[in-house]
Amino acid sequence: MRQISHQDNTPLLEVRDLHTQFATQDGIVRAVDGVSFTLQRGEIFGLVGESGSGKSQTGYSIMGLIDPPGRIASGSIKLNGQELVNLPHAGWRSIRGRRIAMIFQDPMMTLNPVLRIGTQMTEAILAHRKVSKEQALQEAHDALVKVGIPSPGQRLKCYPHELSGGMRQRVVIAISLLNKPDLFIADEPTTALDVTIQSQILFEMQKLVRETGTSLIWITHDLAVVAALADRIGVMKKGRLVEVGLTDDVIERPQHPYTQALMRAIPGNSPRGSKLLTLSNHQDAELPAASL
Ligand SMILES: Nc1ncnc2c1ncn2[C@@H]1O[C@H](COP(=O)(O)OP(=O)(O)OP(=O)(O)O)[C@@H](O)[C@H]1O
Repeated sequence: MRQISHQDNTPLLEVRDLHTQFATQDGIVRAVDGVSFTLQRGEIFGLVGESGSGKSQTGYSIMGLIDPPGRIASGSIKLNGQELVNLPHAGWRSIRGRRIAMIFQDPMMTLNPVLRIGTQMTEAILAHRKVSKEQALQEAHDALVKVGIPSPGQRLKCYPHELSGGMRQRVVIAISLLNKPDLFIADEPTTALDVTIQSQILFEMQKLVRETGTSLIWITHDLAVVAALADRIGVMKKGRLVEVGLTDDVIERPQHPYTQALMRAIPGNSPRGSKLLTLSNHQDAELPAASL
């Protein structure tokens, strides 16, 4: 397990007793029901649980993306000590995309189909920072290099539909890197990709987080994925965090019966061994462009 160096002891993110609810015809749905956890700078936190357990709504709550009929009923979300719950609309402009970036399962939720990649990337920079267009284009180019996209100059001229699914997701990750956020929230970003691409992106994301000191919340239903990636794991069930601990502890000594059941559901029942092997195989490998 990597040692995390802290600039100070204030957590980057502090979620306290968060309750996010939806008003439906059948009554109140408690999507997030009293969730508390903290995240240190540079830490990777894996949020795992079955479908409907409240993982995405936890991520959306942190991003300020809960809209009616949903609302944050109570609780606190602090980023660098700043309260985000009930933050006015204007306040979110400087946080979303700038200090917190979200990567969704479907890259087309982030990409605009009618704009070239280069235009979208430079616009993302210019929305937050006063730099020249040339400088923005150079930064966009560098970000594509960082996420392992071959021929970045050509890709900048492409429309999203001209790229493969794996490549599109890399572009989204590159966009999220542009403004050097403090926190990435990745919601099942590799689920739709084939296993090889998935493990390449996992490894590269881990590497980027280590290099930049950014924190990462990785949301997935797949315990094996977070076992390979995360420093700590939180397990959600029915809107609650039923177990939080260091990855090794959760994997080797799951305390909650639900976590034990998730472990038993993994084929071969050895998430760390299998996935880490897959990831480490990519560590020194040049990524073949054809596989992206
Ligand atoms: N707009 C909505 N109206 C009513 N209920 C909602 C709405 N959006 C989410 N929910 C409910 O909130 C709960 C948590 O959903 P959430 O999407 O966070 O689960 P999840 O763990 O991320 O699942 P998945 O892995 O399938 O995305 C679910 O019961 C869901 O039905």
